[in-house]
Amino acid sequence: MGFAAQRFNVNLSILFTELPLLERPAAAAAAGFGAVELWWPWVGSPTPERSELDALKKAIEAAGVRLTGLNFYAGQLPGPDRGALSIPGEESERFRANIDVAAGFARSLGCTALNALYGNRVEGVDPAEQDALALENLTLAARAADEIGAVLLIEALNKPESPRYPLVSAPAAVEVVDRVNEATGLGNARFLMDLYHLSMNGEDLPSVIERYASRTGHVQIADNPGRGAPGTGSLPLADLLDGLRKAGYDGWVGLEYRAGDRPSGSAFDWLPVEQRAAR
Ligand SMILES: O=C(O)C(=O)CO
Repeated sequence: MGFAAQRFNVNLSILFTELPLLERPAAAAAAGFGAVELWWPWVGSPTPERSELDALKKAIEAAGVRLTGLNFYAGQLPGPDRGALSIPGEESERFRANIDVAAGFARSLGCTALNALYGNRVEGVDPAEQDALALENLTLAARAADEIGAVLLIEALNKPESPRYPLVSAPAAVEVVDRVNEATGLGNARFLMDLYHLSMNGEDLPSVIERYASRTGHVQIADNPGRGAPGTGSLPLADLLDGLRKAGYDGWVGLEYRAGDRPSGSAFDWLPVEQRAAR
């Protein structure tokens, strides 16, 4: 099966970033893709002007691509932050203010997956206090996602690059997924299985796949080392995606890798054009 059996979408917050935001959807379409995903695009603003939301919606629609995933506001990302929802005070408030805006934007484009990054540990704050706040905020986010028919994704990052992020293993993220589902009774919280982050953590990927594929709502890939395109590192990504398929995962696979020195449009030679057009 290899890559042929998957539905791929392009992450426009890491690929095509040499272009202004509003030009990226068309660039993805020109490279043959039918679907895209985004981190929250307005890094400094959880509640951007209506005109900014409308302009991005128009750019996505005009490009003829589908938005299949969107991150909630997550602070300065990429940057020092890794989410806002477990940070007491202003950041938590900003996350809350963003929930309906992000869900509304997702709904307006038929996007049914919202990713909520947990946030870093804060020096001097009790981790238990941060976890209690996180559960409250994730509960609100799960309800908002449910109202638009979406899943709420919870992602494990990697410890070397995110040393203060507490969810740095598949079991740690899945435990939060379970807690949110218990709190809401909705069952729409799902694991975001990012194979790059998990491999950076030294996890046994085939066994993570076997164990958690059924609770996975989205998959992201990059090769390791280097966070580049498949084939630039040593991860057996075709085999791993085969394993996911066999384990019953049939959702989207997000291409969340860096193009390196070349233009993003030339970073897809590993994927035949006819396998890029899923929508
Ligand atoms: O920050 C990252 O690396 C992410 O994967 C965010 O979704």
